[in-house]
Formats: sequence, C-alpha cells, structure tokens
Amino acid sequence: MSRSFQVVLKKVVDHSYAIEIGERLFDSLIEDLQQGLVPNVSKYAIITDSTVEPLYGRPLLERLRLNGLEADLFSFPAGETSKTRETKALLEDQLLQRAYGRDSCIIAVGGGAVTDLAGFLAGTFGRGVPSLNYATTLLAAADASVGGKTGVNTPVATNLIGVFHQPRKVYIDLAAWRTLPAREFRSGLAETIKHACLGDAGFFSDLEENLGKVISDRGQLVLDAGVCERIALANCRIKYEVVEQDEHESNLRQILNLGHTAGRALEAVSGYTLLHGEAVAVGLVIQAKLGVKRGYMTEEQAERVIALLKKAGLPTDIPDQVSNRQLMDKMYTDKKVRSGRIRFVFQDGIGAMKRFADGSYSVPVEEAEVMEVLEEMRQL
Ligand SMILES: NC(=O)c1ccc[n+]([C@@H]2O[C@H](COP(=O)([O-])OP(=O)(O)OC[C@H]3O[C@@H](n4cnc5c(N)ncnc54)[C@H](O)[C@@H]3O)[C@@H](O)[C@H]2O)c1
Ligand SMILES: O=C(O)C(=O)C[C@@H](O)[C@H](O)[C@H](O)COP(=O)(O)O
Ligand SMILES: [Zn+2]
Repeated sequence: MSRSFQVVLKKVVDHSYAIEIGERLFDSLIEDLQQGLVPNVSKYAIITDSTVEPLYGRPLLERLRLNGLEADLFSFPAGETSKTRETKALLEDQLLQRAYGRDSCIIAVGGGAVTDLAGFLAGTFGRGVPSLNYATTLLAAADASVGGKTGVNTPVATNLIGVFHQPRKVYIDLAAWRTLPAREFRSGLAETIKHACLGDAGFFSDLEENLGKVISDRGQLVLDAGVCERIALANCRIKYEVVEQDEHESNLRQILNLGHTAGRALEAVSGYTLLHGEAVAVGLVIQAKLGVKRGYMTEEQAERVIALLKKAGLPTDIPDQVSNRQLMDKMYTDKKVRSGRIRFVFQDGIGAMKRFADGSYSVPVEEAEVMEVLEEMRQL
C-alpha cells in the first residue's frame, strides 16, 4: 500500500524591477543600495570582464568602498569564448575564497557576456543570490540585461546551460556607448532591428530615418543623444512587454528569438568569429527570405529589413567558410526544437509576429525548405 501527499507551494514571488536609462549611473546605484533596494546584503561582488574592468568596474568598486559598502571585483578575460562553465566555476571559487555567502549581491558590469555569466552565477550561488545589471554595451542595454535569461555556452552550442534569474534592477549607462568599438555597437543594432521587426513598425521607420544619427555610413559612431535614448527606451519597452507576459518562454517569448534559429547556429559554427549581433543579422535575413516564400512578408518588406541591416553596417550573407550543412546541423541545438524538428518564428510583415493556427508563435520548418533559402543566398 502506498500513501501520497500533496506539497502545496502557493508562494507568489514578485520579480518586478526597474530599468533606469541615463548617463553615468553610479550615484543612482549607490543611492539605491543605501536605500535598501536589495535587503539583507553585507557584501557586493562586482563581476566584469578584462576590458570593462578599468573603464567601469574599478571606478564603481572605488565608489562603493568610498560610500562604506563592502565590495570586491572579480574579472574574467573579455569575449564570448569566456562565457563558459569553466569561467563560472573559477569565479565561484574566487567568491568562496573571499567568504562570499548567501548575504552577497552580484553586480554585473559590462555587456551581454558579463550579464549572462554573472546572472547565471547569481542564480545558482548559494542556491540563488540577488543581482543587479549595469549594462555598458548597446547589446546589453537593448536586450541581454533585461528579461532574466542567463547562461553559458558549451562546446556544442551557445547558451545551452543556464537559469532564469531576474535582476533586482537594470542600469543602462548611455555614456558607456561612447567607449564602445563601432563593431560592438553595430552588433547591438542587430538586436535593435530585431525588436523593431517583431514589435514596432514605427520604431522600424524611425531607425530607417535616423540610424545615420548614431552611426555614419563609414561606420563611425555619431551617437546623437536623443536618438540613443529613443533606441534604449524602445528596445527595453518592446522586450519587457513580452517578458512580462511569458517570463519562462512557454510561447510568446519565443518571438524574442527572431533571427536566432539560424543566428545562434551561425555564431557557434563561425567559432565565434562572428559577434552575436552579426550572426543574428544573417539569421534575420534567412528568416525574412523564408517568410517571403511562405507568404508572411512581401519581397519589399524583406528588402527593407535587409537594407536596414546593411545601413547599420551588419553582414547579410552567410560567410564562405561556413557550409550550409554545418549551419543546418547546428540549428538542431536550438531550444525551440520539438520532436527533432527545427522551428522558426516569423515576422508578420514589419512590426508584428506570426501566430500559427495552434496558437504557437513558432512553427516547424522542413530542412529542404531552409536549405533552398541557404542555397539561394549563396548564389546572390
Ligand atoms: N540574456 C539575453 O537575453 C541575451 C540577449 C542578447 C544577447 N545575449 C548574449 O549577450 C552576449 C553579447 O553581448 P555583448 O555584445 O554586449 O557582448 P560582450 O559582453 O562580450 O561585450 C562585447 C565587447 O565589448 C567590450 N565592452 C563592453 N562594454 C564596453 C564599453 N562600454 N566600452 C568598451 N568596450 C566595452 C567587452 O569587453 C567585450 O569585449 C552574447 O553572449 C549573447 O548570447 C543575451
Ligand atoms: O530574451 C530572449 O528570450 C531572447 O531570446 C533574446 C535573444 O536575443 C538572446 O540572444 C537569447 O539569449 C537567446 O536565447 P536562446 O535561448 O535562444 O539561447
Ligand atoms: Zn540575441
């Protein structure tokens, strides 16, 4: 005879948090901490990378200490290839050696690689400690710092191991964009164009008209303050409105993966020689071309997407050194794969996403159909 019991867990946890957009937000962050934004914390661990460390990490550390807050800085080599379980383990050991425990708060200072890695660490350290994101790249401001997806890459593919762990607040420092290499800024523009494609036709037109005010035709950063602020605001709004409705990506949140079925496959197959946004740009093109064939977009709409990506100085072709077969095979590591079938999310024209008859925002696509588009792109 067996007996069974019900474990009732009705706790509703409010994960709401603020996003602050402005220039040089250290004062604001320190004021937040002093006013108890994150309660019951005795030590702050800044996690950053080797490039961001001297620019923003150390200056923040000094400011925290000057204000009587106990803090240390932990850094790892900059770049996507550091976003691994090994780096996470090294950082965890360093934190443990410095007696960081459950009364710690992690402050991620940097781009998306830092917020992904530090957020994952925060989500598992001591079974979960609070974290803050201080975004220093456009890509982190536009996308990675918001929404609580955290994780690391593995030799098989990107972001395969991670947790959902929402930050307690996100700080978007627009002044930090001024020290960004132009290529990194362009990478952030890819996620920006993605957001416009999936959620806001007006923002898409704004970008078509005003992109030249943030980046010149010759690829130099212009960074008009008004346009930068609009870009940050629009990105965050489009992203959080989706995350608010489907935090754990049971359906709607899949739309934020626009361009990523092929994009993240390409990023891995390129051996990370393509930046995340560069790979997503090519993924957006593949999605648009498939969408035209399926009747979800007109040729003209797809051309507008491709033209905007080009205007941003982003790649729109599959690199020669990557074969269609390699790219196709890697797409099977996508988290949207179900019953061994690759799924895509598609634009419904510009500024909206296709929802399918079964209510899902993603749909299975046969290999032959994807291959046809990949082959056509090689011939252009
Ligand atoms: N979690 C999510 O929702 C999400 C969304 C999109 C992308 N991502 C992830 O984000 C990562 C890409 O983000 P990223 O492009 O910000 O990468 P990144 O963190 O590697 O930053 C890019 C480069 O810029 C440098 N850098 C950062 N800020 C700087 C500054 N202000 N001045 C000068 N240099 C600076 C960094 O040291 C790094 O070399 C990828 O790992 C991707 O998978 C996550
Ligand atoms: O926040 C989301 O949801 C996204 O899909 C945003 C993407 O831009 C981001 O690259 C994300 O990390 C991709 O997630 P993955 O689960 O496809 O690896
Ligand atoms: Zn992305």
